Amino acid sequence: MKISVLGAGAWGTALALQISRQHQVSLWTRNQAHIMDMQVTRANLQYLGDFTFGDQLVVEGDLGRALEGADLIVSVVPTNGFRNTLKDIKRLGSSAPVVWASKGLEAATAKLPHEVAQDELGDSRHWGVLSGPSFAAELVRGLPTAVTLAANDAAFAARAGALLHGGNFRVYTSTDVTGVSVGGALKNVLAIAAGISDGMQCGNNARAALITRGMAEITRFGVALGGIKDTFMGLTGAGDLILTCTGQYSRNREVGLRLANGQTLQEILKTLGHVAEGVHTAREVMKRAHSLGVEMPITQEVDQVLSHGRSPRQAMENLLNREQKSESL
Ligand SMILES: NC(=O)C1=CN([C@@H]2O[C@H](COP(=O)(O)OP(=O)(O)OC[C@H]3O[C@@H](n4cnc5c(N)ncnc54)[C@H](O)[C@@H]3O)[C@@H](O)[C@H]2O)C=CC1
Ligand SMILES: O=C(CO)COP(=O)(O)O
Repeated sequence: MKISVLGAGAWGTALALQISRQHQVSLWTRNQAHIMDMQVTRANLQYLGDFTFGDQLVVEGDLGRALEGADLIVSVVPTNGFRNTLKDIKRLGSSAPVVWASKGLEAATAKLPHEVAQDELGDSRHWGVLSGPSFAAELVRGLPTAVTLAANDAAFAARAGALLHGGNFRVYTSTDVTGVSVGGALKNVLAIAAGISDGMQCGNNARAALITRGMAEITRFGVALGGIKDTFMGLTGAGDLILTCTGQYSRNREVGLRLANGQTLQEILKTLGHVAEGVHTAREVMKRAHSLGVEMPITQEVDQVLSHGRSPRQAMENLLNREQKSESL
């Protein structure tokens, strides 16, 4: 089988390395200097570190050639590049099924990646989302990792999942595309909240409270969009939320830590070196939450800190001063 991986950041490259243990992989990214660097070093030193590419992994500078003969396309560009990536795939005439790993809401439209896929691909081919608790830095070291591949078509989810599954990488399947997409996107916002709390030395109790009350608001939002409640207790919900809110590799959590330590968002984004999807996603989630009539108090405070100049301390106080209520509401 030939699998094309589009996007050579940390996650695209870790996935490409993993998949190339079982299949031919062509890895493409839009930056030609980065392509040349990877072709020479046979590693992705800029985004992932010194992990050598095997013979089954070809770094391809031409997108048309990367897609030629692909049995499956795996798109791992940030959410804001996903629509154009799909447009390019269509323009170049590839009809292979598409699986993506982007975790966010598209800036300005507030759409989830599967809604972007619906816009661009419709029902003209199979597509699905790969998500779950999976730091690139751990998968690339061959550490055990379990994720979920969700697609509307259960048979396609099973086929694509079986292609990627193997060794240290367990791929479960699901048909709840909405639930899986919501969990992956919104945990990034909650990770910023957890980072802020940890950066303010608020303690373990506060982090656990943010994770569980975060779960409650992610579930409310996801169910309002048609996701299945149980999905939010699974790998792509609770699993990824716990990982990202506690793990030392999370870029979103790092944004929160640095905000709490007094850095400006501009300074942080200039030096982070990677995408932190929660930053623009917080704003987009709030737009949709308003139109759905769903209460998202933690996301709202994160959005206020990121985009409206609220201090982390004020945001924490606002959450603590909310009215007392039943836990189930
Ligand atoms: N890093 C991780 O452990 C995981 C990341 N993800 C998700 O995968 C996606 C990619 O993340 P990473 O690879 O970690 O990011 P990264 O920041 O390490 O690399 C981003 C890559 O995308 C390229 N890029 C940036 N903007 C683009 C655009 N508009 N169009 C096309 N390419 C563009 C960059 O040149 C770079 O190659 C994100 O949505 C992220 O949430 C999912 C699971 C794990
Ligand atoms: O999605 C991730 C792990 O599943 C990575 O999270 P960060 O983007 O916060 O590093």
